Amino acid sequence: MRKKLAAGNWKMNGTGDALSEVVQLSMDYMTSNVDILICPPATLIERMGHTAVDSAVAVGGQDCHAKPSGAHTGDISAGMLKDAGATYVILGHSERRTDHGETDADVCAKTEAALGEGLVAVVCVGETEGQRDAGETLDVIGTQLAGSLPDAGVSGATVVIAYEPVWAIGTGRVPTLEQIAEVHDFIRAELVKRFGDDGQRIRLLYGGSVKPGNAAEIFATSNVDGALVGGASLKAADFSAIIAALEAA
Ligand SMILES: O=C(CO)COP(=O)(O)O
Repeated sequence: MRKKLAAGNWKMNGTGDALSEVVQLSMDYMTSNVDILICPPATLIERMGHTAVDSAVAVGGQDCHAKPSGAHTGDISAGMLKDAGATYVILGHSERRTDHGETDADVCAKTEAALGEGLVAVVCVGETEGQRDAGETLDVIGTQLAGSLPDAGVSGATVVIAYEPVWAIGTGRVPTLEQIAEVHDFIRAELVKRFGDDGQRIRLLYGGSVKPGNAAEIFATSNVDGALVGGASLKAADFSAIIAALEAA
């Protein structure tokens, strides 16, 4: 049985004022059967880590470096995230792959670093619109999945996969439920092929324009164990409604 996960990716948004909303969320969902994760900008991780201590809300980073320390101006290591109170880290988000040229090999190295520090890695995969139109979606996802995950240390307790079609991020466009099911079933099969029973236990999140209005039907879709939410996670009311939909699913 996979525990559901509602994850918020704040991207480059949010200031200290947003912390009070997280506290509210944690009080509302103290007894929930849903894991809740917020990945704020790096500047807020330490404060949020303290705020969310003993609450139902976990804190995560949005990226980490593959190395533990060194001359890498502007970067943050997995150990630093952990030191600040993070227990998760998002890796290989399409915005990192596009803005910073991250390859599957880079994502794999970062995943190894995260697992080495005991952080849960939320590894993102997803096709562009051009790739979908060309009928390449499953090939692209399969290649990203194979290249972004290391051979060792991957289990339901250490890794989460987020399927985020690039064309659905921040656009208000969402794949059909059939398209989501096709990709999630494919990811599940690939994980089981490579990791056996552990592949059954890895949680699969859908991400891309998840809103209160479409959350319930997405959560009822095959092999969807939760969501990685961008814009709607910045509004406590919307994120709460998404969590409630996941609880009810
Ligand atoms: O990229 C996303 C989460 O990582 C999704 O963003 P939106 O929910 O804003 O489309």
